Amino acid sequence: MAPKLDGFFSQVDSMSEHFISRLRAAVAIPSVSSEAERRPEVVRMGQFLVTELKALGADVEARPLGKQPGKEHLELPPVIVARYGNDKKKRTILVYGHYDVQPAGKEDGWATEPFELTVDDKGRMFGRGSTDDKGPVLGWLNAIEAHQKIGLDFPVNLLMCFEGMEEYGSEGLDDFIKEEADKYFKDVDAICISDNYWLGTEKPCLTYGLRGCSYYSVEISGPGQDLHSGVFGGTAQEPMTDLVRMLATLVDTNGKIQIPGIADLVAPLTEEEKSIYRDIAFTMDSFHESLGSQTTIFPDKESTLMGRWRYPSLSIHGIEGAFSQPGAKTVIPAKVIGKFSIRTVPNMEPRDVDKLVFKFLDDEFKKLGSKNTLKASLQHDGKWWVASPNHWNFSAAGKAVERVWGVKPDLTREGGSIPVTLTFEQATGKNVLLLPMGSSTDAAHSINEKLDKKNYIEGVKLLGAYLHYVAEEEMVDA
Ligand SMILES: C[C@H](N)C(=O)N[C@@H](Cc1c[nH]cn1)C(=O)O
Ligand SMILES: [Zn+2]
Ligand SMILES: [Zn+2]
Repeated sequence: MAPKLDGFFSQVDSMSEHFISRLRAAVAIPSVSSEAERRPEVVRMGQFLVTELKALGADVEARPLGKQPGKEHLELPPVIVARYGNDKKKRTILVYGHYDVQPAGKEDGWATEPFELTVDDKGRMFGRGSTDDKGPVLGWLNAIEAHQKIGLDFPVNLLMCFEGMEEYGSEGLDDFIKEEADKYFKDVDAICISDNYWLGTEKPCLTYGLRGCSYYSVEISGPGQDLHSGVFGGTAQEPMTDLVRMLATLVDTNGKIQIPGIADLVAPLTEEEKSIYRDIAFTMDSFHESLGSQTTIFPDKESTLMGRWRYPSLSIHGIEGAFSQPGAKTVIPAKVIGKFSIRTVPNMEPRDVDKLVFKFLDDEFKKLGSKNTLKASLQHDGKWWVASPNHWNFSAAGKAVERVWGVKPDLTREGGSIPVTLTFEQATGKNVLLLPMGSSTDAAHSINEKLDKKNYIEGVKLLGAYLHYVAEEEMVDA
C-alpha cells in the first residue's frame, strides 16, 4: 500500500494547479438551485460534470427528474450518474454530491466576486460552492485523473450520483434513488458522501449523523395591493405587523423552541451518550472563530455540541415581500411570507412536527384577532440520520485520514442536513459514511465561502486513499 499511495500523493501534488483550475471553472457557473432564473446555470453545471466525466472515460448519463413540484413551468435539473470501472472482482463504492449552490451576490457583503474563485496569499480559495459542494465533488474526478496520469490501477468500481437540487430539499431525488436501488445502484457495497465539514480547523473527522430539516412558509395577506403608510397606516390591519409578531413567538433568544410538544419528541439524553462529547476535539475558541463573534448560547463545549448535533433548533430565515433595500420606503406590504426551518433530531417524526407547527401557528394567529389571512405550509423536509460507525467503510476512511493527515479522526455528528443520506441507506441497505473535506471556517451558505487549498489537495489524496483502503478491508460489518 505505502509505495502505491506515495506515488498517487506525489501525482496529486504535481496536478494541484490543474485541479484548482477545474474548481475555478465550476465555481464560475452560478448554479443556484433556489432561483428559477438561474435554472439554466444549474443545468450547465450538470453538463460541465458530464463533459469532465466523459473525458475521464466514465460511462455518464444525465437522467431527467421531471417537473419541479409546485412550479410545473420549471424542469428539475438532471441527476448525473456515472460509472468508472466495472470489474466484478472489485468493490463498488457509490459516491454522492451536489452541483447546485446557495444564492450569493457581491452586495450581500462578499469581499470578492462570489462566482470567481479567488485565491489569497494564505491559500484560501474563496467562491460560492468551493467547499459546498463543488470542491468535494471534483475531488472524486481529480482522484480518478491522478490515477490515470500515474498509471495506477483504480482500486474500486466507482459509481457517482451528483444532484442539482440539494440546497432546495433534493426535489425528485428520493424517488430516483428508490427506483434505481436494484438497477443502477444494485451492486453497491457501501456509500460515501463528502458534503460536510470538520468540527474545527485542525482535526479531520468521520461523520455518522445528520439533523433533518423541515422548512416552513407562513404567508399573511390582507390588502389588495401594497399601500401608502401615510394614507392607510392606522386604518388597515397590516400583514407585516402580524407576521413579525407570529415569528417572534416561535423561539426565544436562547434558541428554546416555544412550540408546545416539540421537546417531547426528542430522544432523552443517556449517561453513555453524555460521555462521548468530552473527548471530541473542539474548543469554544475555535467555535467563536468560525462564528466570527462570541455570541454563543452556551459557554461550554458539551452543551454547544449537543445544541448542534442532538437537539432541534428553529431558525428564522427571512421574509419574502418585505422591504429590504437601503433607504426609507414608506410602504405597507400587502402580502408577506415568513420562512423558518426546524432542524430535527432522533426521534422526531416529520409529520408529528408538522402537526405541532401548524396547530401552534393557527393558535397564535387566532390570539392576534387579525382580519388578515394566514396560510402556513411545509416547503420541504428531510429526516435526520444516525448510523453505526462500526463498519469497514468507516475503518477504511479512518486509515485514509491517518495516512493523509497523520491523526486519528474524531467521530462526529453534523448539525446540517443531507436529506438523501437516509434514503440511500434505506434503499440500498448499505452503510453510508460522511467524509468531509473542508473545515469549520469555510463559511458554507454564508458570505466569503472558501475552501483551503490544503484541504482541497489533501482532500483529493484522502478520497483516493479511502478507496484503496476500502479495497483492502475485510467485509465485516462490526
Ligand atoms: C450539509 C450540506 N452541505 C448542506 O448544506 N445541506 C443543506 C441541505 C438543505 C436542507 N434544506 C435545505 N437545504 C442544509 O443543511 O441546509
Ligand atoms: Zn449547503
Ligand atoms: Zn452541501
